[in-house]
Amino acid sequence: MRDEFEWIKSISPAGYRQSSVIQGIGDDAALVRGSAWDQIVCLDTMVEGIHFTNQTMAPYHVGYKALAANISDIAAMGGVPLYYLVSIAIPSTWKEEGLSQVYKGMADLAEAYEMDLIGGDTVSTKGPLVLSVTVMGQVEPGRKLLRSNAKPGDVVFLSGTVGESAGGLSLLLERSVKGEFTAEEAQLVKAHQLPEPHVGPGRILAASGKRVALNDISDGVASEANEIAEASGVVLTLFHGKLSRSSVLRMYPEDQQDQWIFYGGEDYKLIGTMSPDDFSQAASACEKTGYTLTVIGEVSSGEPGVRLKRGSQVEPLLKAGYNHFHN
Ligand SMILES: Nc1ncnc2c1ncn2[C@@H]1O[C@H](COP(=O)(O)OP(=O)(O)O)[C@@H](O)[C@H]1O
Ligand SMILES: Cc1ncc(C[n+]2csc(CCOP(=O)(O)OP(=O)(O)O)c2C)c(N)n1
Ligand SMILES: [Mg+2]
Ligand SMILES: [Mg+2]
Ligand SMILES: [Mg+2]
Repeated sequence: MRDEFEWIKSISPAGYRQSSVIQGIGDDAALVRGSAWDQIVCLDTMVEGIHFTNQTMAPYHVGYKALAANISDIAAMGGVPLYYLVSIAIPSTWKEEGLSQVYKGMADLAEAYEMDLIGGDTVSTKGPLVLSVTVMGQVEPGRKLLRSNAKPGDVVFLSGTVGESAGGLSLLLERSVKGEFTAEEAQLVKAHQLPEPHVGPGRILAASGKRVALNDISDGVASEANEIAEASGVVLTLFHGKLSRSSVLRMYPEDQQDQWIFYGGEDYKLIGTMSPDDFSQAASACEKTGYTLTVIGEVSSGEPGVRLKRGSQVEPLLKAGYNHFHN
């Protein structure tokens, strides 16, 4: 690894896409011009051994996914992502080539969203690689797509399909990045390594100006649905047969699919609730841009929690899923 300052120079962009960047990398802090929109800020971290290993992700995927996970949190607020900052703790086992690939993964995704890298921090560590990304974004003033917005009578909806990322992880743990995969399996692996945050649907929901509860799926449908139920003080009932499953996922035994959908996580799709009166318009606007919103359940009053309905059978869907202290 060359000198720390040389390294920072090597990852500094030549220019900025957002004209609101007054000072990006190179001073004590970044300086960005404020706007009339409400500002959104979030931070998510990826740790080697916890979020990825060299069996499951190439360095490029690590960067791409760390930024994608954060963009997904902006999407869940209905926002437009604008800038990002990166903190990286580098163990001596990581070489410059791999680190450049991490940054390339972030840069490629940033380009797609016209985002700018405006700062960060670089340190060495005696532990594993740790990559923390902060994303700043914005949403039209007054729009609050909060987890606490759900009301009895709402429909529960999902953007896109779920469960593929966990399916991909399971294949990677079995065969590693170097393994051979069929075209169908490669789709699951891609969902795990290069997830696509659902900014488009989030923007449509925010632009609708309607009351929407929204959450992105990082820890699995069971966990995220429970977060909405708890924050809103309502019951979410999910219909087992309505959960959107891709044709590839449906090739696996149903128990396996359910495990990945409810408890897998890292799908980075959106789960939310809104009034049935407002749903059709939002769904058709999403459809026009290539995203499907599917009704997967309904909201009612009662002791806050999530239920799963299978035929006439109803069972509780507990807040299980990915949990950093119970894995
Ligand atoms: N160490 C921390 N210090 C302060 N706030 C935190 C910390 N960890 C998580 N949070 C906050 O707790 C909330 C839930 O975090 P998390 O479950 O990671 O959300 P998400 O799944 O959307 O990434 C967020 O508002 C987040 O900013
Ligand atoms: C090697 C490996 N083991 C397990 C997982 C599964 N996994 C790790 S973290 C995680 C949840 C998402 O990460 P988290 O830090 O909880 O994100 P947040 O909820 O804060 O967005 C999952 C499903 C993985 N991605 N890679
Ligand atoms: Mg988080
Ligand atoms: Mg998150
Ligand atoms: Mg989590």
